[in-house]
Amino acid sequence: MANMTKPREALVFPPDKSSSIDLYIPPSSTSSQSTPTKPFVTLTYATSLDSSLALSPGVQTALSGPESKAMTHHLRSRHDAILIGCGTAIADDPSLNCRIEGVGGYGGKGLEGQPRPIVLDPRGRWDVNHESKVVKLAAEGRGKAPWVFTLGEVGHERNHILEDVGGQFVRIGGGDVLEWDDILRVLAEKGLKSVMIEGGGHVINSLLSPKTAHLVDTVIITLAPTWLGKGGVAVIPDERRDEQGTKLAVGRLKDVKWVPLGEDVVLCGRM
Ligand SMILES: NC(=O)C1=CN([C@@H]2O[C@H](COP(=O)(O)OP(=O)(O)OC[C@H]3O[C@@H](n4cnc5c(N)ncnc54)[C@H](OP(=O)(O)O)[C@@H]3O)[C@@H](O)[C@H]2O)C=CC1
Ligand SMILES: Nc1nc(O)c(N)c(N[C@@H]2O[C@H](COP(=O)(O)O)[C@@H](O)[C@H]2O)n1
Repeated sequence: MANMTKPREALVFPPDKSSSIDLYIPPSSTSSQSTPTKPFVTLTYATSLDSSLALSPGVQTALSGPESKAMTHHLRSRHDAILIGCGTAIADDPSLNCRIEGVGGYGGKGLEGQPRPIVLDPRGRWDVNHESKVVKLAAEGRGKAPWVFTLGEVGHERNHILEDVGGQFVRIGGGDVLEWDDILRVLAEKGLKSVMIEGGGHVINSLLSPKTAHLVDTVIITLAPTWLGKGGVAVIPDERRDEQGTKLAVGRLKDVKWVPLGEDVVLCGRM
């Protein structure tokens, strides 16, 4: 019964904190808020006071404190999928699993509560291999294996590495870029009813662009009390203008709630 013991790194997010956050996320993986062509989309990331995700491109930067980190893992337990761009996969070698006490691999059964990692890698830049954390965790039964969305063919070797642990490369679209409509449609077709989009900068800025921002249902942002300075990986979507060329705000959240968590504050809102 090895997986019934609480592993040292299991996290706990207390129910009194989760009650505020839970109003913004799907009640369960059987959420009725998804549609046949789009899962429920939560955009969630940690940012500095100067809107940076990281000190520099390619540098992993810890912004969340322990309480908000546990909140992120609570979100991971409540979504069917977690999505990042290949820039993040290359920079961070992330685990992309859920380490909340009681989920599969962390005291719970099978892979219950583990999200499916999705990596957008149109040109096969991420050198996924046996040493990649997400692959190792899948092999150990502590997370699901990733699905990598690409535009073209990838080599047999990388295909085998993913397939051996239950992952796959998924070729989508016919153009030069992975379009958000296609990405979300494929997730819905594969039966995933909710996805949390974590980053990084290019992925968030493209999703928040005026043409696609409406695809986001909920936003949950951890604001850490620090400035990272110029040269960081910034969240600044493209500007929006009306037909006369007058600049408008890209978007404004509704139904906003600020939840203090340790030294951070978590902003929840609906698009
Ligand atoms: N603080 C936080 O919460 C988080 C921080 N980060 C940090 O962000 C940094 C990485 O960000 P960044 O370098 O911008 O990389 P991203 O993770 O945003 O990946 C960008 C790449 O994803 C590919 N891609 C595929 N489809 C799309 C699409 N529709 N829109 C945008 N990109 C797409 C492109 O690959 P191609 O160029 O091959 O076409 C693009 O270059 C790291 O330092 C990481 O630590 C990341 C996540 C969360
Ligand atoms: N919520 C949050 N806070 C931070 O301070 C971060 N740097 C990130 N980064 C995201 O989390 C991924 C790492 O996750 P694992 O612990 O390896 O599972 C990283 O790749 C970013 O997506 N997030």
